[in-house]
Order: sequence, then C-alpha cells, then structure tokens
Amino acid sequence: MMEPVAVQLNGVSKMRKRRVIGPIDLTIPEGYVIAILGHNGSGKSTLLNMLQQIVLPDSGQIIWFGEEHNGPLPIELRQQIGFVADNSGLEENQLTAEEAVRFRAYWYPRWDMKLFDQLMKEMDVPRDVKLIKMSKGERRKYEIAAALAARPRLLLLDEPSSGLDPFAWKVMVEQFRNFMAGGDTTILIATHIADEVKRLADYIVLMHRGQSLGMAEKDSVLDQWREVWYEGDLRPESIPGVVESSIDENGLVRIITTRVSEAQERLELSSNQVLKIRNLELDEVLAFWIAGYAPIQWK
Ligand SMILES: Nc1ncnc2c1ncn2[C@@H]1O[C@H](COP(=O)(O)OP(=O)(O)OP(=O)(O)O)[C@@H](O)[C@H]1O
Repeated sequence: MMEPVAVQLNGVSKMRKRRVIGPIDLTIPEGYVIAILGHNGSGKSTLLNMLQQIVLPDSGQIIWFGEEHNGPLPIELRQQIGFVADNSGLEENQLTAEEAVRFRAYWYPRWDMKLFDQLMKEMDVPRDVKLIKMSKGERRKYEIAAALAARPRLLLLDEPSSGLDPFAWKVMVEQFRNFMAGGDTTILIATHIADEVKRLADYIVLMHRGQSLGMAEKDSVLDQWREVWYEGDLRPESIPGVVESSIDENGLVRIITTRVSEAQERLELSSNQVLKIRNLELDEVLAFWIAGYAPIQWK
C-alpha cells in the first residue's frame, strides 16, 4: 500500500569542507516520528537545514508534500514547517515568551494558543522573563512549545533534549506523544542519543560520515537482534544469522544473531542448551548497522 509521503529526497548532496553530505535518498512517510541518528558530524543538522532550504543542496531533488522547490521555500510552505535549532536564534532574545508568541501567532495560520498555554504550564516555563534570561532548559522548553503550537505539518527538531534534565525530557516525550495522537504531523528528530528517542520514534534513519545508511522501522529493527548464550558443541558459524560470537573459558558460547527463531531451532535440534537470550539495545544495533549489517529497510 502506498503511504502518503511528507518529504522525498532524491540524491541530495552538499559539499562541506571536511566531508561530502550525501547523496541522500530518503522517503519520509507522513504522520510518523522519524529519528535521525548518528554521531557528531555525521550530517544530521545539515540534513535538517536542507529540508528547510536554510542550506541549499549542491545537487539532487527535494520534494515537500508533492512540491519541488530549488531555493528559498515559499511562505505558505515555511508556515507549515516548524524548526527547533540546536542553538536558539537571536531574533527573540530581548522578548518575553508572552511577547514572542504574539508574533508567532500572527505568522502561523494554524497557531494554537490553547496548546501553547497548556504546554508552558505543564512544563513550568516562566512567561514574563526575557528569553535571553531563561535557563537553557527553560528556553528549550519554550522553543519546543512554540514549535508545537504552530501546528506544523512537518516539525524538525535538532537535538531537542539538549539542556533538558532527564525528567523534563520524559515529560516532553509525553507531550510529543499526545501531540502526535491528535494530528497528521510528521516529526523528524535529529539526535546522537538513541536511547532518548527509543520510545518515541516509529522509524530510524541512520546517518554515518555524511551518508544515510537507510531507514528502518524501529520495532522491526529491535525485533531482529538477540544475544544468545548456549552450552554445547555446535559451532557458531553454523547457526543462522550469527554476526558475532565468542566462547568463554568454561565453554559457554555467546552469539549475536539476527534470526533468533531459526538459531534456537538449530540449537535445539543438535541438543545444545540455550541458557539465556537477551534483546539488544538500540545503540548496539546501530553499531552493527554501521558495521554493515543493515536491518530490513523501509519501502
Ligand atoms: N556551515 C558549515 N560550513 C562548513 N562545514 C560545515 C558547516 N556545517 C557543518 N559542516 C560540516 O559538515 C559535517 C556535518 O555536520 P552536521 O552539523 O550536519 O553534523 P551533525 O550530525 O548534526 O553533528 P552534531 O551531532 O555534532 O550536531 C561536519 O563535518 C561539519 O564540520
């Protein structure tokens, strides 16, 4: 079945001094949360910036909701794209939250003041302090509340958890979930902390050294990988889906497999005893993905 597409990238690339970003081919489905994961400098911010044409690609094609644009985006489209940058902009620094959102309410046709009020209250952000005087975390909460209140069709968040304490981030994740339940927004979250988006993301895009290693469904990614310990004489190489193995001094064998049910079957058939099975953490899976063991990809 064809799902509606929010953004499509075809061979998009950008030359940077130290590395080339791309060419990136990606199809972002509409109405989901997509985590863009990757180490520092892997190209996440550049990708988000190209999605708003703040950074113009050197080559390739980007299509937003079926429209192609080369160069700055038209106002009607910019009004549908929300962005929270890694560093807050300067324009609103001297304003209080109260004052700043009056401008935003004017600029965004779908502005939802009720939602803004509710988010600010729930996250306990002061409204009468100049934005420049806010703590890093308060400022970040304001930026995210204001981005959500614009009710964008596409929301781009660059390291949204930075500056937030773990509790605040947990509250924020709940807010994102509530928000997603009520609409058709597509959210792209760029982060290097896999754990933080684990509960939030529907899909994962992995960036590495400027390249996109593809996009996969989070649940299926986590589902494929298991660490298994067994006792017996079966050689790890003969077990389905094994990507890593070791044997300790007592003869206990540890394998990591992407095909756990077949592996288990094989072990049982040859009377080897499985002692323990563990799911891999997301960042462990990402390390294997980077090493070339790509999961089954979306599309
Ligand atoms: N404005 C710029 N001019 C020149 N090079 C840049 C610019 N912005 C980024 N780069 C380079 O492009 C590469 C990708 O950077 P980018 O900021 O997109 O990565 P990132 O994944 O967002 O990293 P981080 O997690 O550190 O924010 C890096 O090598 C960086 O040095």
